[in-house]
This record gives sequence, structure tokens and C-alpha cells, in this order.
Amino acid sequence: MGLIVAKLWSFFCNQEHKVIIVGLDNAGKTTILYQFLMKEVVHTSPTIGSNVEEIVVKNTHFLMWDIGGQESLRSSWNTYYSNTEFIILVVDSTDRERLAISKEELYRMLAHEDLHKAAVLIFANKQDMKGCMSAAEISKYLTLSSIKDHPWHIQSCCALTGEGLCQGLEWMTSRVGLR
Ligand SMILES: Nc1nc2c(ncn2[C@@H]2O[C@H](COP(=O)(O)OP(=O)(O)OP(=O)(O)O)[C@@H](O)[C@H]2O)c(=O)[nH]1
Ligand SMILES: [Mg+2]
Repeated sequence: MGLIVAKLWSFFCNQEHKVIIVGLDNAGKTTILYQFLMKEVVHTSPTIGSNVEEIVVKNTHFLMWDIGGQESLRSSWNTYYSNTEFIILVVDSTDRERLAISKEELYRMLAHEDLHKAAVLIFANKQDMKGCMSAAEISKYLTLSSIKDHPWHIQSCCALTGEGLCQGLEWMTSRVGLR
């Protein structure tokens, strides 16, 4: 009996939760992934394809797929969707011109059947930049309060310093197993 309990415990504790990190090119996705992993800023170049890393937070294992955000790559994001539990949408808070495109991509993902169970964390990144939009402005523009069929959370952050990233991860761990 003890062995069974131990096996079940280990199965649930070590179960991997699939996460996709999406957003437009230059949003800061790869920088965020490696801040999660190494707590430092890595030199990045535009991602062609994807990077994948396992991130462990308080015994919760996340398998995180950081997917290239250039326009030509966005049509293949859906090849990563199956079994996704969390979507991390990274927004460059200085990129006012392209917020409408981020919004389009967000709602396209939420309508996809493979993502109907996924929770969404939105990172309002690059908060260190002068004149950037606040998380509240971005939330309003993306009409997040209208999203009723997916749990969502918006978090302001700066991938260069790591500020805000832990809070985002904490929200994700608090949601594990709830859906
Ligand atoms: N000022 C500032 N720059 C940032 C921040 N996060 C990322 N950057 C910079 O933004 C640029 C793009 O970052 P990446 O992480 O490569 O962006 P990406 O979203 O992975 O881009 P793709 O792979 O092309 O989709 C890099 O020069 C980063 O150093 C931030 O919080 N503040
Ligand atoms: Mg990248």
C-alpha cells in the first residue's frame, strides 16, 4: 500500500505540465525562458523553430516551449498546441503599433480546440522602457475581462532584471491541477 502511495505521489509530483511561450518577434520570449532557467540574461537572436526547457518550481515540472514569433512562423504555432496546459503570451509593452496583432493571435489561440483547456498568462514585458504601456492598459486593449472560458492573468515584468517573472510562475503553479 505504502509503495502504491509513494508511486502515485511521485507520478503526480513529477508530472510535466506543457507550456507554450508565444508572442510576436522581439517580445522577449527567449529572454524570459532563460531567465526562468538560469536567472540571467542570455544573448538572443530571433528564434527559428523553438527552444524547449524544463523549469521546476516548487516541485512542479513545467516543460516550456519557446516558439519563434516572426510573422512567417506564426502559422506553425498550432503544431505545438496539443496537450498544452498553459499559454504564456509575451507582449512587448513598448510596441503599441503591433498590439492589435498580438490581440488577433491571442483570440485565434483561444478559439483553437487543442487549447480549450489552457490557462493564459500574459506577460507585459519591457516595463523598464520609458513610455511603455502598463499592464492595465494592455489588459484593457486586449479586452481580457471578456475572456470567460479560459483562466487568465496578466503580469507586468522586465525580462532583463527578472522582475515580475516569479509572480507569473507562482500564478501558474497555483493553477496546476485545477482544470
Ligand atoms: N529593455 C528590455 N529589453 C528586453 C526585455 N526583454 C527582452 N528584451 C530584448 O528584446 C530583444 C528580443 O528578445 P528575445 O527574447 O530574443 O525575443 P523573442 O520574443 O524570443 O523573439 P523571436 O525569437 O524573434 O520571436 C533582445 O534584444 C532582448 O534583450 C526587457 O524586459 N527589457
Ligand atoms: Mg526567441
